[in-house]
Amino acid sequence: MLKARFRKTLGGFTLDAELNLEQGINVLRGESGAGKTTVANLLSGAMKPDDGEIELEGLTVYSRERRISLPPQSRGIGFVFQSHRLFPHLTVRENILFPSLFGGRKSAVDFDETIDILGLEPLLERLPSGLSGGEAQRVALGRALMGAERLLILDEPLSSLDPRRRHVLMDFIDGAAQRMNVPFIYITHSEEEMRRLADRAFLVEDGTIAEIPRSAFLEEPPS
Ligand SMILES: Nc1ncnc2c1ncn2[C@@H]1O[C@H](COP(=O)(O)OP(=O)(O)OP(=O)(O)O)[C@@H](O)[C@H]1O
Repeated sequence: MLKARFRKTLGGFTLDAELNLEQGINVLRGESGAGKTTVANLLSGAMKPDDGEIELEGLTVYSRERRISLPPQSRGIGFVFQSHRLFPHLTVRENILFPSLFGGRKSAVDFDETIDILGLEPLLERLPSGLSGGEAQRVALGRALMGAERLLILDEPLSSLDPRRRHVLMDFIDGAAQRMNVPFIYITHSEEEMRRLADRAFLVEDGTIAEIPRSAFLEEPPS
């Protein structure tokens, strides 16, 4: 469970929002510049709110009032970005084990489970340069799962992939969400990904966040 309220002003833009998320895939939608990446940055600790409180699975990671602000590496958050950002000099195995080298954090899934969920066994000894785009993104997802003790954030994770690879990855993400005990935040502009993956969906607009009713995001788009 994620419970957050935060306020942040960046130039002429102010985000002033509340967000309560449960386990499962929580899609964040919104026009370009609406504040989706800012939400991800505030939760991860890459950016500090001006005010508010953020609690992840019972742990307060930020509270202005209580003067708490845990650094990103102590928050137990896994991240997947649009491009995979794997370490080029490390093998797939080493890339996936990387988060567990820090601080003895305990992921919600272990290494063997991650490899199993994502079908990564045949790729383990390869370097990222020997992977296809879809394979590399699967490895990035594996590394993020290993670091996701309390939350997984996926920021447009499929937008650099072709349609076939996108569909394969969607199945993996769906499978991982069902086996993990932590909320997933899934940022996307794609209607298709929202309909296929969302357990709940939220609209980021004018610096606020509002839940989108299920009936609205599950209905077929007009033809
Ligand atoms: N460091 C900054 N200084 C000033 N304004 C900023 C800064 N960072 C972000 N902004 C502004 O904050 C707003 C929200 O940006 P954000 O990147 O969160 O949007 P987004 O919804 O993720 O957009 P996109 O879908 O294009 O990635 C934008 O208007 C942006 O210009």
